[in-house]
Amino acid sequence: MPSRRSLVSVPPASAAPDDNDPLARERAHLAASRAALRAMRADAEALDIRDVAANWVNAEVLASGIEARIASLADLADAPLFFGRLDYGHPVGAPEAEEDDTTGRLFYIGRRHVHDADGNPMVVDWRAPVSQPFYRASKKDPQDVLLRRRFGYTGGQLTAYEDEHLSDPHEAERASALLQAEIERPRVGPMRDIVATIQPEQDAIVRAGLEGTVCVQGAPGTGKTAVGLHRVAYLLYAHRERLTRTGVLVVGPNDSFLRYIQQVLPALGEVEVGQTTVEGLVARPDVPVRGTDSPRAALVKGDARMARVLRRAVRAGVRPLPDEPLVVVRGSRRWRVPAWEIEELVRELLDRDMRYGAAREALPQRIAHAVLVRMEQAGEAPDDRVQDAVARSAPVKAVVKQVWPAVDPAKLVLRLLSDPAFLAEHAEGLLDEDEQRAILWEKPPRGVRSAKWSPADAVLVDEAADLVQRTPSLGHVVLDEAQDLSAMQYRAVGRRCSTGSATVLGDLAQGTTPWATESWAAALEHLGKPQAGVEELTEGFRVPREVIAYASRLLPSIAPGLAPATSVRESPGDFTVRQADGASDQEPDRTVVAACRRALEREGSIGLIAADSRIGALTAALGEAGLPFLTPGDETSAEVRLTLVPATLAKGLEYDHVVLDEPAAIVADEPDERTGLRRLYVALTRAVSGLAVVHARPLPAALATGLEAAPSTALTGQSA
Ligand SMILES: Nc1ncnc2c1ncn2[C@@H]1O[C@H](COP(=O)(O)OP(=O)(O)OP(=O)(O)O)[C@@H](O)[C@H]1O
Repeated sequence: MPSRRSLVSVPPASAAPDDNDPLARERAHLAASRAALRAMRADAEALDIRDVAANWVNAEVLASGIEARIASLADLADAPLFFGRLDYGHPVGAPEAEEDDTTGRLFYIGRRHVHDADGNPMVVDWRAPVSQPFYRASKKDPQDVLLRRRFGYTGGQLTAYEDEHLSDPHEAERASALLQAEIERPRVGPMRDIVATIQPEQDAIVRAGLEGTVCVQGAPGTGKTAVGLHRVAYLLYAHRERLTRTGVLVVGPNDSFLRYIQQVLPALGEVEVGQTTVEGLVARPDVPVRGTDSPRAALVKGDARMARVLRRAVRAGVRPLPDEPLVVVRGSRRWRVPAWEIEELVRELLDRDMRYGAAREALPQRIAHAVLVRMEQAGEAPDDRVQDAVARSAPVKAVVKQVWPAVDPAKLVLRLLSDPAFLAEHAEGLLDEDEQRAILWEKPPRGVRSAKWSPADAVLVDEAADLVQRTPSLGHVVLDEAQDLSAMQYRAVGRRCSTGSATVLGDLAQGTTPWATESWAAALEHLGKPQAGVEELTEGFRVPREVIAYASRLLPSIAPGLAPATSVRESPGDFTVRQADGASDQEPDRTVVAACRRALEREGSIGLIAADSRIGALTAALGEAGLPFLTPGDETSAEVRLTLVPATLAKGLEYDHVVLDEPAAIVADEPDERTGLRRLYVALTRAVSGLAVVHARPLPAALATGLEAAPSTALTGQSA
């Protein structure tokens, strides 16, 4: 039986519309949908809010809402209005429709909802429940879908479609050519949305409920970042009101990465989502980060035991009372509360495990209540106002100041890191002497402002601040490249979703910090979400087969438990390893420049990835050769497609062709070999179409092993 699945391509729209020509009909629907979208926009622009807005404040709020709506109704030239169609066997949500009627049975799936003048849907949002089978239905489980149609566009024109008859038992299951074309497409510029081609296992994560936290372990290029961003868009659609109130935040590894991903959500119509780094998350004006830590110090500062040290130190702010009663004067009478009774109130608050600041705010009322009890016993009838007045009276304030003084989080951490006795007192039994020494400042700063705070210090201050005053929680946080966070950083992120949920994305094999997490269970525990399930993605959409096989040689050394990724890309990849003549100083750089020139002969973006310590030499070599280049996160243009990428900034990024300079230097730049090999693994897995490794020094042993099994192109073994 011949397959009925077909990919039809026809010449552009000039062909006359013909009723028997499905593509012409689809183009007519596209034109009608465009017109409907224009009408929706015109309606929004014509809205007169003068009658409905009671005052100018209301009017301002309404106007800005309408402006956002008008902007969201723009017909984006490079984002087709729909990319798929579903024909259901039965009407969905419109049971009264006739069997032969398409009402309620036929849906066009696109980035946004479009309806005609009568309110009938022309295009439904990809996030709507009715769209879900577009991503999930299969021959095994057609979900009442008779036909799934994917559309192909060239230069904004609808030029192809591809059909799957899911309920036809005779039709063979085959890979989608349009999906394959999308995956093989050369990369340029920043990350794009994948809304037309989300895969079933990805969709399950995208549409997971808001209540639970999801953790995704995935090899390089399996779509973790893409899935996280689409999940944000989905959650905002499904829980718009709640999340608009509580907020959603995307946390990524660095600013270059954030620039690379920043256009995905706006392209999906979501412009209000914050994107930041962990450093940005904990940033405070009183703790400017200007310093760095030794790996050893950072390791201790990032350890979860620090949370307990800080907790002790903050609570140690509570001091014993001198043995004198509190005396409050009201009119002609004096009321006394003995010291032991105040001490009891203090102990009660300490036992209740409240935030230090909240307990401090509660204490005056507790003391005032004790005074009121005495007044009542003496036959007075004081009301709440009297209690408030007593709570605010000078003697009560003085007692509170003495027994429960305000704690400034930055000053507290400063003291811990500069006063050995203070640290020893609170770290006893938690940090050994060596560890305490490692985190103490050699030269204690004079004050908070002049201290050279490191990123790890800022996280400590953030923890201390939360012990004093609860950090407000957002509705949802997406945490990307999560494997690199320390326990204390997880806690900082966890505080920001304590009453919400999180999507945690990462790859244990790509952990390149000395404190990188060893297991997701531990990470989720620190995040405060120990119940979260861990999903795994293994289908790679970025890295070609031969390149991922080469990079995977490192897995036994860097993450023995993890399975290598597969590659869904058909092209095996253009992969070479060249040995430059290391005898002359300039030769290796010249070989790298030549490799860049060769890569530039093809289309797409080029990333030259090198050890940070090699960036200076390569900058000079590229300059000498007259090759202009960008820095990571800059947008590529037709004129400049080459980016010089320090290995420490490569994470999360991708380039069509990668030229990888001197693997041994990338490894040597890191404090230990395992971290070095992990950094190399990250660098090796950035390529979409081709990878050229250039080395003068011997390759790291873990990479060199099994070289004989590599393709012959990998064994060129000569200077270019
Ligand atoms: N379903 C899909 N259809 C088309 N392209 C996809 C799909 N899923 C992922 N991709 C593409 O594959 C590439 C890699 O995706 P992404 O960067 O999200 O992977 P990752 O798992 O976060 O990788 P890394 O671990 O290296 O950070 C991107 O170009 C992305 O657009």
